[in-house]
This record gives sequence, C-alpha cells and structure tokens, in this order.
Amino acid sequence: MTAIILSQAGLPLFVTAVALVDADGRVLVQQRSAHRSMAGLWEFPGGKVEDGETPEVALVRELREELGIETSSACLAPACFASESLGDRHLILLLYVCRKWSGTPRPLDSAGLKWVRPVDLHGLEMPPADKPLIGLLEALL
Ligand SMILES: Nc1nc2c([nH]c(=O)n2[C@H]2C[C@H](O)[C@@H](COP(=O)(O)OP(=O)(O)OP(=O)(O)O)O2)c(=O)[nH]1
Repeated sequence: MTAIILSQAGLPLFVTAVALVDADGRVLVQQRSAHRSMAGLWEFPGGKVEDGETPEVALVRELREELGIETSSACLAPACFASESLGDRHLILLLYVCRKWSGTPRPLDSAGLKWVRPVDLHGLEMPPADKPLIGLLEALL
C-alpha cells in the first residue's frame, strides 16, 4: 500500500538539516521567511537534497548559502530522522549534529536566527516534522 501511495505522489522529498551545537550546548534555529511555505516557523538550517548530491554534500552547501559558514561532511554526525506528509509530497527529514564549523552564522536566507537550549525547542513553533525530533535531540545532546 505504501509503495502505491509513493508511486502516485512521486519520490519522497529528501531534506537534510542540522542542529549546530555551540560551546554552551545551545542549538541554532532559523525562522522561515515570509515568502516561504510555513512562514514564521522556526526550523533547523538545511534544505532539499539536489540530484546527484549526498545528504552531507547538500548540507555543507546549504550551510554556506543560508548561514555563510563552512563545515565538512566529516563534521556532520547523523542524529535522527522524521517521516511526515507535506500534503502533496512525503518528507524525509534527515537531522545531523554539527559542533565544528568556521565563521559566524548569519541569517542570509531566513527572517532571523537564535540559539536555544534543547529543552526550549519545545516552546518554539516548528514544522510538524520537527516536533518528534526535539525529544530525540535532547536525548542525544
Ligand atoms: N531546512 C528545513 N526544512 C524543513 C524543516 N522541517 C520541515 O518540515 N522542513 C521542510 C520545509 C520545506 O518544505 C522543506 C525544505 O525545503 P527548502 O528549505 O529547501 O526550500 P523552501 O523553504 O523553499 O521550501 P518550500 O517553500 O518550497 O516548501 O523541508 C527543518 O527543520 N529544516
């Protein structure tokens, strides 16, 4: 049954995202800008995996584009994932943890950034796919 649903809707949408963790154990989230779907919600930096990219390569690219920071695949530790319907597509959200990068994150493609303690993620308005990831992340950090 699942295979039939997926073939009707096309392949799932693979999105790769990261919990950047600073020296105080806080996590960076960014606010989705007004022109985007789910505008105003807080999310982990990242984006769609493009054709020919690994999730890690896509994430290194997204972090450069969205935050102006540099990291490498070796600094991305797979953490957990979410599987959620977006309506017309099915989202697979791959969440990594990263503690090592160069540069200072800037909101190059979002309405704003903030560093929050993992427990405080529960109080943020985040996309539905992110909700089950919060507890998993808390247990990992
Ligand atoms: N980066 C990121 N995307 C997320 C998270 N949670 C979540 O549902 N998403 C969804 C939102 C988008 O549908 C998709 C990421 O797409 P994107 O960031 O590359 O592109 P976009 O905002 O222009 O997406 P869209 O407006 O076309 O939906 O994954 C998250 O924590 N981080």
